[in-house]
Amino acid sequence: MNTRAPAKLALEDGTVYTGISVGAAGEVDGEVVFNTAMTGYQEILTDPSYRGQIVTMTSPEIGNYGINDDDREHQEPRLSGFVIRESSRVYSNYRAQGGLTEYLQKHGVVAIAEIDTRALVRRIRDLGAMKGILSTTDLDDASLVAKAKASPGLVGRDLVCEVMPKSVETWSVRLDEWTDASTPDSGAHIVCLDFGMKWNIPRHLHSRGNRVTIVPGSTTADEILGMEPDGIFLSNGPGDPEPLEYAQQTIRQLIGKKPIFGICLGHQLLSLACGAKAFKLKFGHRGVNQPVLDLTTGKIEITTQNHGFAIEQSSLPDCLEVTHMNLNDDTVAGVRHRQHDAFSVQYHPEASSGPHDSHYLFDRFQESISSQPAGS
Ligand SMILES: NC(=O)CC[C@H](N)C(=O)O
Repeated sequence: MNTRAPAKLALEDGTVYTGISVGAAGEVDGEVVFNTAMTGYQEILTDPSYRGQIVTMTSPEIGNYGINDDDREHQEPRLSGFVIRESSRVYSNYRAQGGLTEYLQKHGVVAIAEIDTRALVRRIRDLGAMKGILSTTDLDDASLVAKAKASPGLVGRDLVCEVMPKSVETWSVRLDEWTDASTPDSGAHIVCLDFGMKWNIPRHLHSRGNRVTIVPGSTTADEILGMEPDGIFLSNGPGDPEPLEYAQQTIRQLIGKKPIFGICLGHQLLSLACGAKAFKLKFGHRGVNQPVLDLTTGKIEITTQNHGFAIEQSSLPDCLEVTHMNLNDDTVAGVRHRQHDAFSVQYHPEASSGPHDSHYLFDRFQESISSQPAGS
């Protein structure tokens, strides 16, 4: 394939950026967002929460440590498109098994490089996340802008149904040798409600000695309780939490039955299930240096985040208490149920930006599982 083939990114506000294709040929639409991490492009490409989004990396050179099989957060890339300033001409890392551009091409990811990503990010910051279209096949500006405007966007859509698993699976992979605590079996059974779960979450849960079962996000409360879990995990996932009423209903029925822990979309769904409201952030939080205050301990942790929606603090019902705050913009970063064993965070403790700052949340979940009365 000619890696110098032209590509264009058009926004719904009429802006068009011209660059070169560094991925598959084709055309995709999506919400154009940005991530400020310097590393982690492989985790970003494979995080199912990016479904429906065209992700721009603010770091100017991407691809320099290649791609490997171990750092995947899912089998395949699930995002709509990828935007970078420059694709590294070489990759160098002892764990690398291939290069970024060949990976993008092989997996059908439409990607553009050599555009002014700083100008694009400033526009998104000023005007908010926008619908856009990324194409190597149609290079007509007016046509592209019209398609960007006509694209569905992600508000009000159920994108979870596009990325959740179809069947029940048992998870058997632990964290790698750098991070694995190698805890002996706890004997506990955790059922994960998968809305597009990042794989480092079940790696963490299994490394703590738990038996981990993954079920589709559409599984009912009765089916979940029938599996006799000791704890229930609510995963991250793509898009708007409001239309996912089936998941909110299930969670409502599970609260108080078994300890619950939710991450990101799981946090939003737990909050909505209790009666809170979500709102759309102007351009979201996506990166690896978001400071969060744990109100329980007074400690500040450096967190990995990827979300475009958040829970409205003023909408929280009496049964929910705020446990964590995002210090960049004072949005809610975590909640806990006042009467029942259920808590959640808006960020990603399974990731390692801190690098270990947020792993204690898995320990809190483990403690709430092991402190259940026997036979409950
Ligand atoms: N990573 C996630 O789970 C994202 C949650 C939700 N889709 C949002 O954008 O806010």
